[in-house]
Amino acid sequence: MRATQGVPPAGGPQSQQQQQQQQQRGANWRTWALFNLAGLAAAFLAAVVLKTKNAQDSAKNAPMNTTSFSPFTITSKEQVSPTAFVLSVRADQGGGKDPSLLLRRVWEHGLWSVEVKQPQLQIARHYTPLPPLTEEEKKDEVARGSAGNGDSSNGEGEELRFLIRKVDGGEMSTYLSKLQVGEKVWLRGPHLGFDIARRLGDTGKHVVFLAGGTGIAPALQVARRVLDDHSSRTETASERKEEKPTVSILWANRYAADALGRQQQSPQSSGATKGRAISSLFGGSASPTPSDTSSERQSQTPADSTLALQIRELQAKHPDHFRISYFVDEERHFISEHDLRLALKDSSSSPTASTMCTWHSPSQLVILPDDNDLGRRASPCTCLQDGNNNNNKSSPPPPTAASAATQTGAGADLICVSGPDGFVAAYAGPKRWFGGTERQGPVRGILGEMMEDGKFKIGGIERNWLVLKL
Ligand SMILES: Cc1cc2nc3c(=O)[nH]c(=O)nc-3n(C[C@H](O)[C@H](O)[C@H](O)COP(=O)(O)OP(=O)(O)OC[C@H]3O[C@@H](n4cnc5c(N)ncnc54)[C@H](O)[C@@H]3O)c2cc1C
Repeated sequence: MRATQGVPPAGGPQSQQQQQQQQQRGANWRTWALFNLAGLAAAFLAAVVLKTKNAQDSAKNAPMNTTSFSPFTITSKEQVSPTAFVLSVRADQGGGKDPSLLLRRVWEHGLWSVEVKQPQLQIARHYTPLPPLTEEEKKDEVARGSAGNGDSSNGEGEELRFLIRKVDGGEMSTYLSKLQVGEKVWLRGPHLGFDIARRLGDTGKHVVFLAGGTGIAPALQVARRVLDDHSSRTETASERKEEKPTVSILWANRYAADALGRQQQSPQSSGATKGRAISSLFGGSASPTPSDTSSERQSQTPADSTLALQIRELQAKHPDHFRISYFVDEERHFISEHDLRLALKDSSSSPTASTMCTWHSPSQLVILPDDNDLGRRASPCTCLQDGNNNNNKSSPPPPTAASAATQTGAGADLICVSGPDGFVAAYAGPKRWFGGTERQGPVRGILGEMMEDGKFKIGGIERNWLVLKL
């Protein structure tokens, strides 16, 4: 009984008051919780907005990088043929880091591209920077008024130039063709490709480059890396002549107007040079093809683009080591097996590579997961190790990166094929998708037909040629 003393009976006036108080407390608590939740949500929203803004600001100021797009401004635009133009762009500084140092390093690497973004459709496509203009070429550019705002003091770092073909119905190339000097483009990269110098190694002495259309851009990157860099590193003129590799470009275009840098022959010489045979592309008794730039009896086309001048300057600078031959579909002049055999005739006597060598073995190339040789920098060249251990059945210990760097006497000559997918497939076979990555795949097409038992045999002798599909 005591226990119930003082407890009002249920349903009494005091009990109702308590219920009301409890309801009031509950309502207060809900209001308090809602208020706090709203506060938290507002703070979260503000943080997200601030972070996005910071990310946008830092992207605006970020130096060129492989994860986000950085702003560049168009400094000049030069129409070089009815369908192709050269676009020059310069990184916006905007408080961000100057990309000059990065660009200098990628030019040292050799082969590289960047992605360009179409902001409305949010699509991106790869484009290949042309080698920077030399001082002479820059003066020419300014003199001819194609230097845009006239401040293209690009050196090796700051300005990037692209040869772009406007493709019928092409989203990105049409968008780029409409942009004008002063407008912005967004670039992501650099994306590095094959390390040409390391693949040539010590014994590789020849690069044969089959370029279709704008595929000339990577060909010029390779020429710059192999010829210009070599010249700047070696001592004497005789040493330069002796050791410098040769670069032979076979450039195919649909229309004559796109064969930039090709010099027209004078009428009296054209009859004498109807024959297509050249005994050797470098040295030897070469009799030039109708579109061979080496002929002395040639006259310059009147309107020369900076790209044409750049090609001619390479020729003048490296007369014994650089050759470009032109092939034009509308003239019914295509790169034939015969042309390829002539180009490959100049192979060096590279010993056959170890089948396990990442750098010089054709069979390893077929299964590489990507073209980025920088990622494989630590992989050693195993050619000489295998050669030295031919009689030793037990596997040799893996060489260190240091021993690989000092290894001499290994290498390969290179055949690079670059251009639209159909062009690459016709000459070297298509690249293959495997496990979500695009791989080199086996050599097929015209080059594949020229191989015997998977090897290039020229004059009955096996030669170590690596076919790189770009
Ligand atoms: C590593 C790399 C580097 C490249 N470098 C350059 C470069 O320096 N300059 C350059 O102009 N392009 C370059 N390209 C090609 C470029 O990325 C685009 O594919 C090209 O500009 C077409 O894009 P688009 O959006 O205009 O055409 P899309 O809208 O993608 O294609 C439209 C149609 O055109 C066809 N097509 C696409 N490209 C070509 C072509 N080249 N010839 C004929 N038909 C084509 C397509 O099959 C399709 O039917 C490079 C590609 C790669 C992978």
